[in-house]
Amino acid sequence: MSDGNPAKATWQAATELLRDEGDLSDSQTAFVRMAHPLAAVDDVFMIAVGSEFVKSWIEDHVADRMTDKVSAIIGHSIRLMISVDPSINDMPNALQPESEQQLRRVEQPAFERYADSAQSYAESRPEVAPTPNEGSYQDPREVRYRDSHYQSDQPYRPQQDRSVLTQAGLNPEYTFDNFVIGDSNRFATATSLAVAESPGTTYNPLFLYSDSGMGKTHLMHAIGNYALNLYSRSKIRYVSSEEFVNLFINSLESGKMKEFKDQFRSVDILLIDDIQFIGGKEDTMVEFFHTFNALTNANKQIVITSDVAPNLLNGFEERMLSRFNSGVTASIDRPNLETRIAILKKKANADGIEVPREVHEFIASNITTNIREMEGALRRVTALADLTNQPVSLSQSQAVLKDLISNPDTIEITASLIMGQTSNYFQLTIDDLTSTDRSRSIVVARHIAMYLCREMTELSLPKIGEIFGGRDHSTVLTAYRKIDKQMAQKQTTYNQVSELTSRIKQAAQHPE
Ligand SMILES: Nc1ncnc2c1ncn2[C@@H]1O[C@H](COP(=O)(O)OP(=O)(O)OP(=O)(O)O)[C@@H](O)[C@H]1O
Repeated sequence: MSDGNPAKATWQAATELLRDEGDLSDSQTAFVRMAHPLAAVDDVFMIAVGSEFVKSWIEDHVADRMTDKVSAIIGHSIRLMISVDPSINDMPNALQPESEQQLRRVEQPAFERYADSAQSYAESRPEVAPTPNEGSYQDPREVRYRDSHYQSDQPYRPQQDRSVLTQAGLNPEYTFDNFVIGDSNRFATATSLAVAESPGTTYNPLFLYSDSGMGKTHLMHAIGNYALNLYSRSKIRYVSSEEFVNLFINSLESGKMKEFKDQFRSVDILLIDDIQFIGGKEDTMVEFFHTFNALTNANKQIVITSDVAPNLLNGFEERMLSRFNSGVTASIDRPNLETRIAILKKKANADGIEVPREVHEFIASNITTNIREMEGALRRVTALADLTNQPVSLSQSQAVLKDLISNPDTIEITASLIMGQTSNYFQLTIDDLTSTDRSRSIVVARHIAMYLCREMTELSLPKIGEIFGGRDHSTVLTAYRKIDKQMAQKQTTYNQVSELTSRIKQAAQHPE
């Protein structure tokens, strides 16, 4: 099966050959299949995986054999380049128990990197209001007053050490300094900064929402990092909603509810990401409601993110939605071309890599819907230049991003094109896709078509829902996340989506 990416076919063929020859065990094959072959350029064969763990595993166990086999298939020797793209979820459930311990071992250095960069961040950033190190978090107005009277020869020392960061769950790489401000996020950034400077006083709760990959999580961590520098003893906690749910369930099961309540009700700033995941989980929601009330009653700051505005959240009680609306709500829109280019420039500068403007423009004008994807493309381009020891160039970037970026001027991908191709591929009708039929094969096809509409068009979630028989946006989002996850876990889903992507692009380029 060809999907327009010859590297993928080569990688698959090499895997199957080695497996048939008995040179790859089942578990080795599973790891090899987690790789996403990206491109073959000259003698470099690029693959991407989702974590350092999988990268190290492949390098240590199978890279040599795969390199030889791929070289044999291509007809000249290649060098295997493995890049890590965190947006790839590459850990199949089946492998998790076996690798958990190893995973923990390899995660430690990653954290050390965080701590290191926290240190350099702390050393390099301009001094913010100096904070005497006695006492814990106090009313910011008091701190400001005290700061303005603070006389000391002691230099300001941010308190970001490893244990503080671990406890807070903060990623020091996400700061206000490296967040590019444009029209799309100006209000969200301003309110975030205000919250970081004076938590618990003005905008409480702060509710940030946007489509995926627009910078909500970045802003949340920036708030935490900034506040931690400003109020060195304050207790800050970043948590994803999934983690909150899991911790809640574990505490229930292990009879440790008091510890659970204490850890969240004793913080000065609670940053809770992707709140939509809590929707419909009754017990967790009630617990969150009480946590929310306890914190706001004590003038502690809460920052919430979501993929939709509060009034569009599903599965939440009215009393919760009105609490979410009681502070400030800020949306982040899709950044315009100028902002996208500025973001790419900032990322490249931070990595100390020279990237010509036309490459920034090429990426930013072709990847418009998700900044995470844009960053992934930049990473690919710079990794190749790094490996080949050549400067980044437009022609090499075009070659290496061929599977991501087709010629946009000639392509118009619409929902009906996607639905037509998908129903054809699964031997169904478009009516099947929009129907309420829950039979397995139809549900799979419907989910994949919704996933592709989100990936390949600029349609909003509600609009996609409307096109698929009047479904609501959360149904579309659930389908999208399901397929996204399955692609990393099931070869069949990966193949189906890749094949369809290629067919849709081809059909768009050569309309009948
Ligand atoms: N304005 C910006 N300036 C610099 N980097 C940005 C900006 N906006 C987004 N990014 C980067 O884009 C990537 C994705 O952002 P982030 O994870 O914060 O998105 P998100 O809105 O939380 O997505 P999701 O809803 O999928 O969780 C991050 O690496 C982030 O640093």
